[in-house]
Amino acid sequence: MNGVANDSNGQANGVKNTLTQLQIIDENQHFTQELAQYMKDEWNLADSGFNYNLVAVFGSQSTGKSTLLNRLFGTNFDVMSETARRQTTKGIWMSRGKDMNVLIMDVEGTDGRERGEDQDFERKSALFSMATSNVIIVNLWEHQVGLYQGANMGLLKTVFEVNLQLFQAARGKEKTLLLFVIRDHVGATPLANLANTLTADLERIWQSVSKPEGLENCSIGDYFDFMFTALPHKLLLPDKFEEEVAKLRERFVNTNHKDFVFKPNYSKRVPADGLHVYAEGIWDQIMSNKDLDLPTQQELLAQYRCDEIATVAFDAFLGKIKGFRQPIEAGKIIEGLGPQMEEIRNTTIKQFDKDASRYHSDVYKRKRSEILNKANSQLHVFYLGQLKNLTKKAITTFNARIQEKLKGEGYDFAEVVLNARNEVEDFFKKNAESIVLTETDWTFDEEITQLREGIDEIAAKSRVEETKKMINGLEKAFQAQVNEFVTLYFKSPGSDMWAKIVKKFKEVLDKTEQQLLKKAKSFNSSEEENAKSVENLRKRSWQQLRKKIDDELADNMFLLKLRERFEEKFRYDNEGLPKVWKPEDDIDAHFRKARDDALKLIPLFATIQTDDIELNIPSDEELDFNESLTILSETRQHDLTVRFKRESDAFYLEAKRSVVATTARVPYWVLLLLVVLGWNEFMSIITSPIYLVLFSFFGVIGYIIWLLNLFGPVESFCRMIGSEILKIGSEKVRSGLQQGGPTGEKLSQYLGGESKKEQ
Ligand SMILES: Nc1nc2c(ncn2[C@@H]2O[C@H](COP(=O)(O)OP(=O)(O)OP(=O)(O)O)[C@@H](O)[C@H]2O)c(=O)[nH]1
Repeated sequence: MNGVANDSNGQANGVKNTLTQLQIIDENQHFTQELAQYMKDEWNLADSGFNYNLVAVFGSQSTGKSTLLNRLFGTNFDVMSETARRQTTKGIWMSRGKDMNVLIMDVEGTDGRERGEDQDFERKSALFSMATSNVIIVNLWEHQVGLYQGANMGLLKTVFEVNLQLFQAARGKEKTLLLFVIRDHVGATPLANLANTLTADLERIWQSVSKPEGLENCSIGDYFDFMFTALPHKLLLPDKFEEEVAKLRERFVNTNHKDFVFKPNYSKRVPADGLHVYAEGIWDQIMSNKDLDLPTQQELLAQYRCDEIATVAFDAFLGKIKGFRQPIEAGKIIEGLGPQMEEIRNTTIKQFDKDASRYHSDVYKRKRSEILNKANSQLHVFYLGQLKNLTKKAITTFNARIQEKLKGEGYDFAEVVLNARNEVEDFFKKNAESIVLTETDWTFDEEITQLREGIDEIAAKSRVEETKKMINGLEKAFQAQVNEFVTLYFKSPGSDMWAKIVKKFKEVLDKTEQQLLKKAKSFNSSEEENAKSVENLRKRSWQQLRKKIDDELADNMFLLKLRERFEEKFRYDNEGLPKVWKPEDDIDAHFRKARDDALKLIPLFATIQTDDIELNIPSDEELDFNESLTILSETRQHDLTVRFKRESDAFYLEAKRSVVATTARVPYWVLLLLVVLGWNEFMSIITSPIYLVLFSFFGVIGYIIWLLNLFGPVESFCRMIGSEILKIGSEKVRSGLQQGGPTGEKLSQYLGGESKKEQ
């Protein structure tokens, strides 16, 4: 029972991998755990899918079953030594046939001699063999044929019953071939006769088998095909025996043989890589005495194996997609992500299909869609990540395009936006489409909406900026014009001054408004936005006008205006020449008139007169239009009046003084009197040479001093001389007093007692 024995004819061990056998069910009815490993490593059949067959052998003990199998298939099953005559095969053994994809099961022989009358194992092994094998060899001696009561017939009855239990639903679809091998055929009775006898016996047994409900009339042919063959006595006619065995072998290997045994409908449809699971499952069911239902078993097998296959495939899948996570999370756009994902996923599905597609088709399909969904949902994360990154990139590109284009000149804003939008939407769609995998319902509608929202937001923002830029430009131009005409009209203030200003203002404003609306069109601004812009423009324009007026009418400027107006009237005559006041002029009247004229400017400038021209300047918190019409408040008017009056008073005084200056000359009679009274002195000077010389001398010196404007130095020189003289004088007097004398004494008395005390 060591599994590596040679057969009795000394056949050497063949190629190890193909000839090692395994006890799949031992004498204690335990199922082996090594079948998968044997399938893979010992027999090299694990990858053969459906491309293998299973043959089991039934028959009484010691009828040369193992011998036959070893000869037919090149196996190494244990063979009883020719002298012991004891049961050799215990449980069920399995081996691969030499040079063929056939698994052979050597089943413990019937008779129950060694197991007493316990036929339990017989039934179990029959069930197991029927559920797994395509072909069952029924091995029997020629002399057993026709012995209806013999052990074989009991076994066959069991086989039939078991078969009905297993395959009642699969009637006609899956059949099993019963190949009767009649051993020690002497030849006296031809094979055909033996076959007939056996067939008759089989029919009889079939009749005696109790059939399940609804199948009372089913025929044996619905479930079985039969073949009969005979072999000569192995010991008596060894050559003949070998020859016939070789012929029989042909039926197992030669697909073109007319009696080729492995017809497709004998297959139990269990892929080789699932045989271990299936066989063990069947055995478990048999052992636990549960109803053995093959379709359910096949389904269970399919579930188990498909899960196993899916796990392997999915693990490989996870390994391959690992690399996508990092770049996507870092915000990168992976080039060719779609094809890469498709390729990885399809390889995974293909790998799954390769092994799993052989299993129960419903289960396989279900599991396939499971693994597909699982793979898709893993990839969907990257899909969404890539979409997010694409959206981000598209928005950034859009922004960059707009900024770039708006830097230049002469662009149409709406066109710039449209072109940039089309460009990035195309980019997004193209890339998004390329990552939508087949067999998914992935969409990117939501992302496109998000992208559009992002684009709109940027477009709106730059539109606001552009509008602002444009309005600023218009306002600048507007301000320049306002400055010009306000200055101009203020230069000649008159009763129509405000009318002119307001009219001009309205004209420029209307023009600017039109320009604004024209430009706004290219921004695709809404009516509402346009109305708002126009309103703002009006308000800002009015504020600009007001500012210019305020600048022009600041206190000092305004006083200057008043003075100008006053001087115009008071200091210049009608021809614009400076006026020289004569004593006979009525300065007071002139002054009053000029001043009143100037003061009239104050009420004129105080309030803007719109002359009922509709300006439509909106009032709001920032600006009260009606209030803004007042330029000078009452207080300011009063203040200005006072200040101006004070200033104008100076002009009045100046005028008065200028009249006094012209009238303050020496009268002629005074000159005449001077000549008459000074005649004698004059005559004495010119008649006396000393006087004349002295007069001329001092006259010339005086003239030179006057000419050189040296009065100042001369004066200070004289003062100095004077004070020196005084000093010397007082020194003299002091010394005179010290020397005594009448005068000195008196003076000394007069000067006080100080000097006396000193003495
Ligand atoms: N008469 C005769 N004896 C044979 C033939 N083939 C084998 N034997 C002998 O029959 C005996 C039993 O052979 P096995 O091949 O072990 O028989 P088995 O049916 O496998 O036996 P168990 O496994 O114990 O049921 C051996 O001694 C063989 O030599 C044959 O064709 N004719």
